[in-house]
Amino acid sequence: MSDRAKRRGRFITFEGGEGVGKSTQIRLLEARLRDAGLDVVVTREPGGSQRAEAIRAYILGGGARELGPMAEALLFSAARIDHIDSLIRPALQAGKWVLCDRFADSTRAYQGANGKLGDEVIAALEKVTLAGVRPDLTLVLDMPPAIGLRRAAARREAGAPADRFESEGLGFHARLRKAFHQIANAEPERCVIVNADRTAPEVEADIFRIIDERLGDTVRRLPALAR
Ligand SMILES: Nc1ncnc2c1ncn2[C@@H]1O[C@H](COP(=O)(O)OP(=O)(O)OP(=O)(O)O)[C@@H](O)[C@H]1O
Ligand SMILES: Cc1cn([C@H]2C[C@H](O)[C@@H](COP(=O)(O)O)O2)c(=O)[nH]c1=O
Repeated sequence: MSDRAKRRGRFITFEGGEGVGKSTQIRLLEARLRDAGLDVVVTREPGGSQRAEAIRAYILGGGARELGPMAEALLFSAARIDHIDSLIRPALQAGKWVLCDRFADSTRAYQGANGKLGDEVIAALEKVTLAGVRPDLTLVLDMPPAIGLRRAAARREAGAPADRFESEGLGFHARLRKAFHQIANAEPERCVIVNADRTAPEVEADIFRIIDERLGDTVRRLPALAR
């Protein structure tokens, strides 16, 4: 039996550039799904397990920058393996809904497209890292990068430096946006691009509509999500 067939939960990932509102929208969706009686796990990448959080601190602190995109991709993948094994797969097999702030598409966009690793390297990495665990739905939150970067900067504590990727130039973030568009357009059955340059309640409403459309059979049984 395939990994997908064995598990009963749903795996939803949120992707996009810096400051586009992924964490905000995950919190809103989590509340709605919990109100509907679902068992929800919220997690993030890099991170989500103790070992993966340690790798996160190292990468986002800039420790791996000089090693280059290949080594960074391997570190993100190592973190992902532990995250999947210790948290994501067990949660899905227990019937939980897993909402994850970034996943493998971020490696495709940040290290693959921007770091020029190439499709074959990324596909090989995904094969060994994901071991069949793939999102049921990926919401790509989209907005002009200058707006997201402004929001991310405003969110930082006064005086705190930008992290490893936030501190890259606007050209880097424009290429990221293009890469996320290409990912979503190549897999329309999994990915939906959401215009995130709107108020949080407007984005939230759009996301509920998409969940209803895409995971309809499950959602229609949930009164709090019915409209
Ligand atoms: N629709 C919105 N309009 C205006 N501000 C927003 C909106 N959504 C979120 N924000 C604010 O923008 C900032 C970034 O939002 P959030 O942390 O949710 O983004 P993110 O995509 O998770 O960011 P990152 O990837 O950089 O961690 C926060 O201060 C948040 O309160
Ligand atoms: C999973 C993943 C993440 N990144 C980058 C993207 C962001 O700049 C940071 C994570 O920070 P956030 O505030 O939690 O969004 O890491 C990456 O380059 N590759 C990846 O696979």
